[in-house]
Amino acid sequence: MSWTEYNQSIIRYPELGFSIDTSLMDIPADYAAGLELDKAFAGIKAIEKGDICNPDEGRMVGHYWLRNAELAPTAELKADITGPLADLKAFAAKVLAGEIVAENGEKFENLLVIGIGGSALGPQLVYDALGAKSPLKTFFFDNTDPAGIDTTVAKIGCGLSKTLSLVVSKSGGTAETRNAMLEAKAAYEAAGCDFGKHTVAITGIGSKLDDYSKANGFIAMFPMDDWVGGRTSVMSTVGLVPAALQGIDIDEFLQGAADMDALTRVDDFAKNAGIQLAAAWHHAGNGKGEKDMVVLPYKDSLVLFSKYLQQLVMESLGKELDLDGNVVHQGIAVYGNKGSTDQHAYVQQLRDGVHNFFVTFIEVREGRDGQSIKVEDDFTSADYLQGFLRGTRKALYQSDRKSITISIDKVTPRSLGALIALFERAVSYYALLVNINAYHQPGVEAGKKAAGDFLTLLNKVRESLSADAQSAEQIAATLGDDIEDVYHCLSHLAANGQAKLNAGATPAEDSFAV
Ligand SMILES: O=P(O)(O)OC[C@H]1O[C@](O)(CO)[C@@H](O)[C@@H]1O
Repeated sequence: MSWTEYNQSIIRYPELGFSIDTSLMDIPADYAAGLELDKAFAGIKAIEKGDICNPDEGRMVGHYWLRNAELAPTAELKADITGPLADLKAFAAKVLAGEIVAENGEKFENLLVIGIGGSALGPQLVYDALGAKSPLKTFFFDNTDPAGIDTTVAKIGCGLSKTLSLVVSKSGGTAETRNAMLEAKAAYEAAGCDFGKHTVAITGIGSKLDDYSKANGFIAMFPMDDWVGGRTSVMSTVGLVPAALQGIDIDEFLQGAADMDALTRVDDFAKNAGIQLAAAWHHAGNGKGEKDMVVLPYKDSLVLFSKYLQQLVMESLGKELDLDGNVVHQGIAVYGNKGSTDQHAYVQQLRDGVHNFFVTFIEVREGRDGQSIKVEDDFTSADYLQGFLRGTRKALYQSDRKSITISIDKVTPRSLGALIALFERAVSYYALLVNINAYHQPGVEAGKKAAGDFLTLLNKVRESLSADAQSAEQIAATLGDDIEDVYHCLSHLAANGQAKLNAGATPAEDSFAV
C-alpha cells in the first residue's frame, strides 16, 4: 500500500480528533460506483425525517434525533426528547447532591442496572469506558442466571441499602429483566429494605414495568419511546440516566454523536466516513457478509465496544428476508475483545488460519493522561501498545488479511458518542445498500417462544413425577411429548433438587422419581 493510496483512503475529522483509514481494505477505486449510493443517501434522509422505516413494526427510527432534538419531525417528538433529558439531569443532580436519598436517609453509593441486550450493553460500555471516577459504583444484572445474580449481590454486600436500582426495559415485558428485578426485590427485602424506595424504572409508557413501578412506589420512571430501538438506545433515557448518575458529561456524549451525524449525513462519498465504512463492509463480504468483522480496540476501557457492536451489527443486519420478501440471509458476524491482549490468543489464527474475516482496529492515540515511566531505555508502555497495533495490522496485511483502522485522540464522552454514532450510521447505510430492515428482530421471538414451550412442558413433567422411578421414555409416552424434550426437563429438575435421578449408563437408562 503506497503513501499516496493511504492519503487517498483516509478521512479525517479534526474537530472530533477522528480518522478512518480504509487503505488496507484494497477497495477498488470504482467500487462505490457499483453501489446504490443515491438510495442509501435518500434512505438516511427518510429515516431522519420520520418516515416509517421499520415497516414490519410500523415504527419510525428516531435514534438520530436523540442527540439533536431539532431534527425530530414534530414539536411533540422534540418535547419527548428534551423533556426527559432535562428531568433526568435534574434527577441525577439531586441524587448526587444527596437530596434524593436511600430509605435509611443515607446518600446512594451504588447503582444496580437491571436490563438485558440493548437495555444493558450501552450502559455497560459507557460505564466501562468512562465511569472510572463515578461517584456511584455500578453493578449489573443482565441475565436470569441466579448464580450470576448471587455473585453480584455478594459483591454489593451490605451496600445494598445504599444502592439505587434502575430497571431498564423498553417493552417492560422481557422475562430475564422481570426475573432479575424480582431477584433484586427479594435481595433488598432480605436486607430489610423497601425495593420501591430504592428503584427507578426506564420503560415505555403504559408497559407492564410502568404499571409495576407505580404499584410498587418506585422513586421515578423515565420514559422510553417506541421509535428508539433497544440496540440504539444508549443516547435515550436508557443510557443517559445511568451515565448522568455516574457523573459522565452526557452533553458532550450527545454532542460527539451529533457532530458525527452531521459529518456522516453528507451526500459526498469521499467525505462521509459512515458510507465509506458501510462500503468497506460491503466490499469485504461481497455484500453478503461473507467475512466476519473482528473488532480490536487497543485500549482496555473500550473492551466492551466489540460486544456492543456485536448486538448493534448482528441484530440489525442478521436478517432472513430483504424488504421485498426475498430470502437473503444477510448479516455480518462480529466478535473481538481488545489488543494487544488478543495477540496472545486468537491473532495466531487471524494471521495464519482460516481466511474468513477482516479486522477493525480502534486506535486511541494518547496512551494515558499524564506522564509515563520508561519500561525500557527509550520506550513507554504506550509505545509498545502502538507498536503492537501497527505491527499486527501490517503482519495481517502481509498475509492478505484486510483491516480498517479507526483512530481517536482519547476516550472521552465526546469521542465515545462519535464512535457509536459512526457505527449506527454505517449500519443504516449498509442496510439500505442491501435492502433490509435493520430495525426489527423477528428471529429473537422464535427463541422466546421455544423457551415458553419448555416451561409449559417443565410443569407437566414435574407433575408427572411419582415415587416410582420412571424413564424419560415412560413419562414422554404418558404425556405424548418428545422424549428428548422430556429428558431435558427431568435433568433440569434433578439438578435443581426437584427430582431424584437414578443414573444409568445412557440417558435412556436414567430414571427419575420425586
Ligand atoms: O428493553 P427490552 O424491551 O427489555 O428488550 C431488551 C432486548 O431484547 C431484544 O428486544 C431482543 O429480544 C433486544 O432488541 C432488546 O435490546
